[in-house]
Amino acid sequence: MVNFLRVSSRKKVAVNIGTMAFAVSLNTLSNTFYSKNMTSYEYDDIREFQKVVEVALEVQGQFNVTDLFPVLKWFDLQKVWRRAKVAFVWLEEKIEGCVNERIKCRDLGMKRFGDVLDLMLDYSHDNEVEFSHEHINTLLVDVLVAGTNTITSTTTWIMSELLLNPHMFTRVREEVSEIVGEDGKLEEDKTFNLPYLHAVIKETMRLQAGSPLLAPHITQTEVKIKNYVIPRNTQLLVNAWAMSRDERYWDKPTVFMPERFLNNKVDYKEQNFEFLPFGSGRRKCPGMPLAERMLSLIVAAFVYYFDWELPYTREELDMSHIYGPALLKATPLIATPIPFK
Ligand code: HEM
Repeated sequence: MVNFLRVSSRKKVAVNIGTMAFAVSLNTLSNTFYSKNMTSYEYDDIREFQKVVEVALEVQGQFNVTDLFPVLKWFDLQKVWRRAKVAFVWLEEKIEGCVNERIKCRDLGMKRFGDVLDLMLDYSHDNEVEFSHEHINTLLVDVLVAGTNTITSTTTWIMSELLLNPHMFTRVREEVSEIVGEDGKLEEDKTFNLPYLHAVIKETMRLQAGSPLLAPHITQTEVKIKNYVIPRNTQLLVNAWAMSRDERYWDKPTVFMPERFLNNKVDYKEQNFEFLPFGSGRRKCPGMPLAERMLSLIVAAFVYYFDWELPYTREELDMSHIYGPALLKATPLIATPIPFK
């Protein structure tokens, strides 16, 4: 990514920061799971993938009249099913291609990669009924959809806040400069010790909750909470967005103040129910540790290697939202990288 940004800066070409983050997250996930890059950093290449993931997420959160009147399901009045099918079939075909390629390598007795896909295929070999190749494909599609858009949107918000607040940008850069060695290389294991950057990430997630209503949950048994009785099989949405802006728990809740997380023990890893960007309990986001690493590394690289020139004044930076299953920034963050290091 850094090399691509250096080339863009030489050509004085502005880049879409979210799209860059999408490419990094997609390639990080695909390398972790099946040792392969799924996209280049060329805009058209990434955008094709990104658009499909956006549709896959959008249809999951869209109001659908058939949820209220299941009898209308076959008419698909809002074309939700049709759009969902096109997006998921596209993704499944991509993944199936990678899985089949690996199966062929294994059948030919070629060297093992020792990645997650190899482990899943081993497990599937011994437990074909409970974990078939179809399960593997579905799981990988799920991970790609869940893990790319969240990183894209959170990175966009973090960088928007930093470009809006230059003193915070400078403080992050100073902190990152201290952990980068003399070789000037920023590596993942160095990013664990960046308290101010981590505070910026948490504060962004508090204020611009990536998944404002988490994922829908369903009660398996009747549950009693205070004076409410929630029947079995009820769909529940948790308003994490409102909880992280509740003034009973947060001082000046609508103000962006990363410092609040420096002197505060509230963390999404604990059971602090006023701050649930990754959910809580058994269905909490399984990608949280990876997300932390990806966000730290991507933002540290953006801030350490480059200054960023906006095509408008700082005051004109649009911070409005599109509400949906993900709290997206209404306009993309476009800026020109200027080499700093
Ligand atoms: C900033 C980044 C991320 C945020 C804010 C985020 C947030 C969430 C939230 C709120 C949920 C629903 C939890 C609930 O309802 O209790 C979830 C589920 C999930 N996330 Fe993440 N996530 C992020 C990154 C990732 C990454 C990188 C991956 C992949 C490695 C991932 C994979 C998943 C999966 C597979 C689920 C579904 C879990 C289930 O249904 O049991 N997420 N995430």
